[in-house]
This record gives sequence, C-alpha cells and structure tokens, in this order.
Amino acid sequence: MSLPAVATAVAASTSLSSVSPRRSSPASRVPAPHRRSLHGRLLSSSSSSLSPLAPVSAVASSPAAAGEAASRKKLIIFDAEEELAASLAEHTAELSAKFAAERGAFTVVLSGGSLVKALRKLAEPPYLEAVDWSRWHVFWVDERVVPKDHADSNYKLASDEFLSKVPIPAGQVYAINDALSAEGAAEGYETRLKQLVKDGVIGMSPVNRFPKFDLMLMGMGPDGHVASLFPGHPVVHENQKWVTFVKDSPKPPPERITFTLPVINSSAYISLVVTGAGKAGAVHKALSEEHNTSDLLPVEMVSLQDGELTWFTDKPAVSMLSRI
Ligand SMILES: O=C(O)[C@H](O)[C@@H](O)[C@H](O)[C@H](O)COP(=O)(O)O
Repeated sequence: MSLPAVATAVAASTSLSSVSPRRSSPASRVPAPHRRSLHGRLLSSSSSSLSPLAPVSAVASSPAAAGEAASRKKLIIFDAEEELAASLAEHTAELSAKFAAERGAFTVVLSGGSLVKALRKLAEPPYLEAVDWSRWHVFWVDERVVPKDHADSNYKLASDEFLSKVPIPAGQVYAINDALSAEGAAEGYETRLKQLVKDGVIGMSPVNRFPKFDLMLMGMGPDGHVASLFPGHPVVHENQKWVTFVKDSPKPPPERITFTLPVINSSAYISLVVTGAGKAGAVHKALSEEHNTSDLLPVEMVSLQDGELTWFTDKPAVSMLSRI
C-alpha cells in the first residue's frame, strides 16, 4: 500500500489530543518545501495509555506546540523504511529548531542498534545545511563498556554512521570514559550529566529533579528492552541514580551502562524506532489495552511525565495489533 504524502492520520476517539492541522515550529530553519506532514499512518493519544484497539475516528495533529503539558503518545506506521527515515529526520530537525530557539541548545540522546541507520537522512540535504548543528549536545542512553574504537561500541556506531557526517562540535559529543569499569563509567557519566545540568546545557525536570533531555532517539529489542534495561533485571527498578550499569546483559556484550527509567521518563520527546516482525510480540504487549503490572516489559514502563512519545514503526512490527 502506498500512502499519500499527507499522512492518513487517525486517533483514538476517547483520548484525542487535538484535531488541528499539523503545526511546524515557527523557529524551524528547515526550508518550507521540506516541512512535509509525517508520512505513514498516525495514531495519537493524550492519555497515559495508548490504545490502538479503541475505535478510530479523527484526523490527528502531529507534534504539539512548545509548552504544552501532559504526556502524549503517537504511533506512526510506515510502508517503507525510506519513509520512516525521512519522517524521523523531519521530526528531529523540527525539534532541533524548536529547542535551539527556546533554550539555545538541543540535547539529543542516542541508543545503539538499528536506530542509528534510521538517522541517515539527517546527514543529507536539506537537513545537513538547514539544521543548526552547533546547538546539538549528544549523549547515549546506553553504552557497551568497550573501547570507543571497538566494533561493539555505540559511540563508534554513531560516529561512523552519523556523527562523522554532521558538524556537531566535538566537545558536545559526550561519550563514556572507556578506560573505566562499568561502575566507574556509569558514575563518571552521571557526574558529567550533573555538571551539564548545573551549566544549563541539560534541562532539569521541575517535578522530580531528574535531567530533562530534549529528545531521546531509541530502539527496542525483541524482548521489549529499551536502553540496557532488560526484562526482569533489577536495574529496571532503579529510581535514584541517573545512570547505572549491568554486567550480565542478555544481549552481548554483557557490560553496559544505561540511563535509568526516571531519566528516560523525564524526557521532553522520545522517538522510539521499532521495525520488523521480530518486534511484533513486544509491540503488541506494549500497545495493547491490558497491562499486567506485575509483568511489565521495560518498554511498557516508558511513560513520559510531560512529553511526547512517538513510535516510528512499520507494518511487520505492528502485525499483531488487531485494530489499527
Ligand atoms: O546498545 C544497545 O544494544 C541498544 O542501545 C539497545 O537498546 C538497542 O537499541 C535495542 O536492542 C534495539 O536494537 P535493534 O534496533 O538493533 O534491534
């Protein structure tokens, strides 16, 4: 199926946040012809639980304006990975312009995995020229505790595939200290974040005093893990630290550092990029109406206090959802 350039957008009728046309950030530096509507099928909800099984009935807007409170969730389903990558680039560029105008800085957090390849269009025209890369500050939501030039390093992956292609000042790319143990690297990264909050580079959630990153770009594993928060692992319940570590990750390599859930949930925006049939079971569990609270996947625990979570998916990933 090929969808029109203007997205077919549907929203859960009981929890529709808005039916106004999509607004672009007034501060956007992206040339107008490139400010297209999001491709794909969009389901939007302002409630705390996204409900794709609810009746759908209205055309919904895309990202809300600055300052709009409350948690919003959206699900966009793309026909093709090219469309997903184009939409992800557009959404990210608009947020870059918004936060650069509002705060003079744009704090972006990356995961590893397939997410990084999905960012490739940001390093191409028009975004390569239009985005104000000097405002970007780049962090990792999780990192493997390996040398920075190791094939398993998330820093290396992002550098090779994305960061080396865009002019972000080197001093604004915050890798972990790869000379330290997992404990030391996690502690060191948290100390660095605290300093950057003091310096005003990273925002602070007024609600819980956790750091408030502008945008987290993350993938999800087939088991429903996000960052290096794996199902059943005790670090999923860490609620004091900003950054912690695991030494027994079920996904290799075993030693990793990871942001904790309160930090993830304090973000202003999250783009969760989830594609492929291998993720369908976890997507179904995360987006179905029934949530067994004793058995939540880490991805089900991603719940923004005051922000917008957008799922960028494809049809195989949502193939187990029955009514969308
Ligand atoms: O370092 C990591 O392993 C990641 O940060 C991890 O959380 C990843 O994002 C997911 O496993 C999804 O990866 P894929 O998109 O490649 O499946």
